[in-house]
Amino acid sequence: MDIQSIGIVGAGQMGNGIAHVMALAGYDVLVTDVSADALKNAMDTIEGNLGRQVGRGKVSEADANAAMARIKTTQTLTDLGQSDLIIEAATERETVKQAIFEDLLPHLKPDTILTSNTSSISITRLASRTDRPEKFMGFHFMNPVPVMQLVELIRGIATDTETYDACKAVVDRLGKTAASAEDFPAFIVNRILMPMINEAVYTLYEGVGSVQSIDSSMKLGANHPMGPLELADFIGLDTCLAIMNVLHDGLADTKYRPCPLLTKYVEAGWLGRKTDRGFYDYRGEVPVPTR
Ligand SMILES: CC(=O)CC(=O)SCCNC(=O)CCNC(=O)[C@H](O)C(C)(C)COP(=O)(O)OP(=O)(O)OC[C@H]1O[C@@H](n2cnc3c(N)ncnc32)[C@H](O)[C@@H]1OP(=O)(O)O
Ligand SMILES: NC(=O)C1=CN([C@@H]2O[C@H](COP(=O)(O)OP(=O)(O)OC[C@H]3O[C@@H](n4cnc5c(N)ncnc54)[C@H](OP(=O)(O)O)[C@@H]3O)[C@@H](O)[C@H]2O)C=CC1
Repeated sequence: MDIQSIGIVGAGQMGNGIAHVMALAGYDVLVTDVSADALKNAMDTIEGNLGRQVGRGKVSEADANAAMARIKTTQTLTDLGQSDLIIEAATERETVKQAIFEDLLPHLKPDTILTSNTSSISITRLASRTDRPEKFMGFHFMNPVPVMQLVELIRGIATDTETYDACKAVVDRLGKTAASAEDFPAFIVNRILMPMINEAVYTLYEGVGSVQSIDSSMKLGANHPMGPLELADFIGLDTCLAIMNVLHDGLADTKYRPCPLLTKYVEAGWLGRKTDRGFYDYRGEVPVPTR
């Protein structure tokens, strides 16, 4: 199937990054969100990130302007019905995602491919509640989308080869690299990355190190570009906790139990960068550790 138009559900940090790279690659993009503010912030963020790429000579001004012109927004989910490919990038909660697909289904073209950018939730289960499990798969970008090279492609039990190939062709056109992952909780990247982040939170919880010493240790001692707590704030602590819960429930192994301190931060609404406070407080000039 030849994909020309992309519908993106959710205009948060992932939705805006996906819109950015899709538009730069020449696709027509329609982004929807329940929040008008999120749509406005997404367009501002994309403009800012494209501007930075122009400033650094990575993208020409003409290409950046053309990309901006290809992105439209709507608060009406069903406007996405005419898109060739839908990428759902709303909050990491299964009931939210199910409701989105349920509302979209009656408005879709018969051959529209449905995908989710979920970090962890079963693709097979999401697909089974739609009318097209063979045309449903996981399309998992990494954050920040304009920078990270990888896209995990996850086939559900029923996904057909034509759908996989069409999504792989999109990843190729983006100039990114696809990794194929089987549909088990949190797939590949988060199966490995999130227990490390959770262990960093346990290391903090048990007083083995402070926020600063844990992050410095992993940056300087293991050459990670960001410390695990800084990275958790960057991803969003709600998303990190949701992924740990999917691992814990889906694999039924106590080694995946979320750290109570991670739960406490989420309960406080300290979700990381997106709420200006998490393991660091971002409200001042420089981030200040909160423990
Ligand atoms: C949770 C999930 O389901 C899966 C996930 O995504 S897990 C998270 C995966 N992501 C990571 O692990 C990110 C780890 N961190 C990094 O790789 C780096 O810190 C980073 C790329 C984010 C920033 O790199 P840095 O060297 O510290 O900063 P900086 O020099 O400012 O940025 C490097 C480049 O990225 C760009 N960039 C940085 N942040 C960006 C953003 N949010 N959006 C767009 N571009 C961005 C910069 O413009 C710069 O571009 P050029 O190379 O073209 O000049
Ligand atoms: N953060 C990361 O590093 C990564 C996240 N992901 C996945 O991408 C998805 C999005 O994550 P992320 O962008 O970080 O999350 P954000 O919280 O930044 O954004 C989610 C957006 O979805 C909106 N939303 C919630 N419900 C609906 C709905 N019913 N219809 C339309 N929009 C809705 C939210 O609006 P409101 O705020 O008003 O509720 C918010 O704007 C998740 O599945 C996550 O697991 C994948 C890779 C990396």
